Amino acid sequence: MNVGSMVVALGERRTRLAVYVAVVVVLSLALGFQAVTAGGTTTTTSDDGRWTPTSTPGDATGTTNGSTDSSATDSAVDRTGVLVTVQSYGGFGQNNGRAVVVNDGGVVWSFAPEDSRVFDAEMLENGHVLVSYATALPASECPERTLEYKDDRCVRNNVVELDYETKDEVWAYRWYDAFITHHEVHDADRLPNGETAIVDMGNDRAFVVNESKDVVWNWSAREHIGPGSDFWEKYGGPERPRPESDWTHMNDIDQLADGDFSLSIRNFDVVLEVNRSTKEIERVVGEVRGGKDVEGREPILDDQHNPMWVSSEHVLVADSEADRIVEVNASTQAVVWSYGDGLLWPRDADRLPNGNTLVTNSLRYEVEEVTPDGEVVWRYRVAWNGKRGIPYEADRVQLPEEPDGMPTLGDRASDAATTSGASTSTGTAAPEATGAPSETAAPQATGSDGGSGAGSDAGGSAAGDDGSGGGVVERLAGYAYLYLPFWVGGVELALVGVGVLVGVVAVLDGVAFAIGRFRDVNA
Ligand SMILES: O=[N+]([O-])c1ccc(OS(=O)(=O)O)cc1
Repeated sequence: MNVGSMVVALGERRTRLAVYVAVVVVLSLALGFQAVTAGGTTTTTSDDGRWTPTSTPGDATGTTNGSTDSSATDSAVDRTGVLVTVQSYGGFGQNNGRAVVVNDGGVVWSFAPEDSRVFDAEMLENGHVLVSYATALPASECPERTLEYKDDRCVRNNVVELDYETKDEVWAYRWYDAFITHHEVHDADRLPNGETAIVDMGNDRAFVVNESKDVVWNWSAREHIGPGSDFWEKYGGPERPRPESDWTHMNDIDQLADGDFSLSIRNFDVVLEVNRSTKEIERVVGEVRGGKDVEGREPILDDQHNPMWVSSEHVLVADSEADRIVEVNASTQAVVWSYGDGLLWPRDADRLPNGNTLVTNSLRYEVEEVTPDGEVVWRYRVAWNGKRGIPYEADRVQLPEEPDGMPTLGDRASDAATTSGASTSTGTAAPEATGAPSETAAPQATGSDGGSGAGSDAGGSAAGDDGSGGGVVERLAGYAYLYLPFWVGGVELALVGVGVLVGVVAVLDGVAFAIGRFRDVNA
């Protein structure tokens, strides 16, 4: 049949009707097939996510430095997998978060505290798990002082050490605050001496408690970086709360090898190194948002999360609002490695012993392991009960939360590769180059496995590797996917789109036909 005769045939109303029906049937079958195959290709234990069975994370072959992962051998706990925290599933306002361990194709452990958002978890040397989560409470369970701001609810922050097998609480530290959206605990770390370091964004402070729950160290942001402080004099900073009505949004604490603390001050766009004894700020990584040192330029970090010091000089940071991961030389501010392919609001990045990086890609609802060259070698898609979940952070179970001496990728390139401008380190380093942070940083990421569904194709094309690709449309698409069934991805949306289009044409056709008949009858 040639094109001409096809057009003539379509002129027949009956043929057109058959075509409409055929298209809808084919699309429905295709969608049904997607729904059935997308859900359970690999996991038998639950419907929690699809597993890309390329390899066990960290065991990937083909990494450029060729090293193998030996971390499992020196672990105190003979367990493997990735520990992922999920703040909530199926929506931002939900209080149904979990901590899960994924391994061999599915979820092998999960902890789901009631009415809570889960932000941080780490496997401890003793085999227990330390989980930080925020519980939404009705007014009847709230201390009076928390109801001053909002009289019908509050948040209880929980830092809880659990027995892995029984999930019994072995130890816990708790406090109440007003809002679950910006007064909730985002990070707590068990220190080698048994103390626990915690960030408290509701009170703009970091503190350390001992086993008896006495506060043995306290660092107040107001005192050290607020108006009147030396820091404020030198850099300035944001005076007004934003965007969730909090000031610093302090979201991460780590103890470094020399005992100093690393603090992530999200709303200032900086990571601070603070001397534990003197409480002085020893180093500033990043540039203060709106501060004196940026002079109208974009700071090199933008609402960062979960910095990990891979060496005493290099820090790996989830540069969240820039939709990229960066490894930064802390003294020169040079971005020595960056990766942003397909990332939308990444909030954690951990360097692994084999040189790969474990990335928590929050608004794409997945955790992935990427090689230094940007090839995705492992991916876990986060979902529960058919809904996508928003991961907050991920750790390799076999590794300490902040392992010392991980491979730095800056060694592969010149540390002087890039910088966005003035150094904010307290040392002597000077800017070495100008230009966009990742313009010349090497090696650049290229790969993505292009899997279907909620993965890298979820919001359209992947973000550029400089992180600049996460535009408004991608953001909105990212949010929308959270509210759609897990099996709906880019392919499914396209099928629905074609179906809707054909449906509209069929209806218009029907209306035209009816009007024609009406006219014929009344002629
Ligand atoms: O669950 N929350 O309410 C929530 C989670 C994340 C968040 O932003 S973040 O930049 O701290 O991750 C703010 C609020």
